[in-house]
Amino acid sequence: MSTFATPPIDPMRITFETRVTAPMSPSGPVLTRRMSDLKGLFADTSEWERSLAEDRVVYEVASTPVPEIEGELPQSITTIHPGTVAGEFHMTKGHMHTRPRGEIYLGLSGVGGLLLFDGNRPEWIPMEPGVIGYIPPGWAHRSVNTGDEPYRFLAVYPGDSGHDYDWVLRNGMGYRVFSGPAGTDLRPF
Ligand SMILES: O=P(O)(O)OC[C@H]1O[C@](O)(CO)[C@@H](O)[C@@H]1O
Repeated sequence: MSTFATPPIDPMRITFETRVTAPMSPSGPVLTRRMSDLKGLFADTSEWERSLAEDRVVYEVASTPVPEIEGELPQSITTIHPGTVAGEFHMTKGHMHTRPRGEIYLGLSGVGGLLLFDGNRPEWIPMEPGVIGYIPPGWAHRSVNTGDEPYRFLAVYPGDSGHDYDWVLRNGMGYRVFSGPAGTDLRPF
């Protein structure tokens, strides 16, 4: 017989549309991040400030009702809308887990990339439907839409991972990801 520190979550069947922004079913919290939520992250601060007049949605994170607590494995689908700020692709804020926890991403639609940084070495994993990106413990991670349609991916992570956003503001992410003449252009941070 299992014992639980919190009320147990029942096994569940979760459905979602792979190509459109729609809630998962059953659905949990939905997070919407606009340009104004991405302060201090894009290289061209003036262009970022100009974008605030419109304050467009950059990405949305739709979660299932699995709580972010030890032992659970929450899931979410992130949709990053296409676009750039002075050539720098739309991206998530990026964070380091506050505990040494890994995470798995699965590309669902569109194209993008998973940028990882351990404080010394950046890594870039190109993502597309059918690609699994593995984030080992101790690597900050950010997702980037490098295409011209929404980029969507599933994330599965230990519920007690935690999100440290200040780490990224202090340390950067190793690379910045720009749209270049030959496609994706990774520039030193
Ligand atoms: O927390 P950020 O950096 O805004 O990005 C959201 C990402 O974090 C997660 O919530 C969990 O790592 C992902 O589902 C999502 O892509």
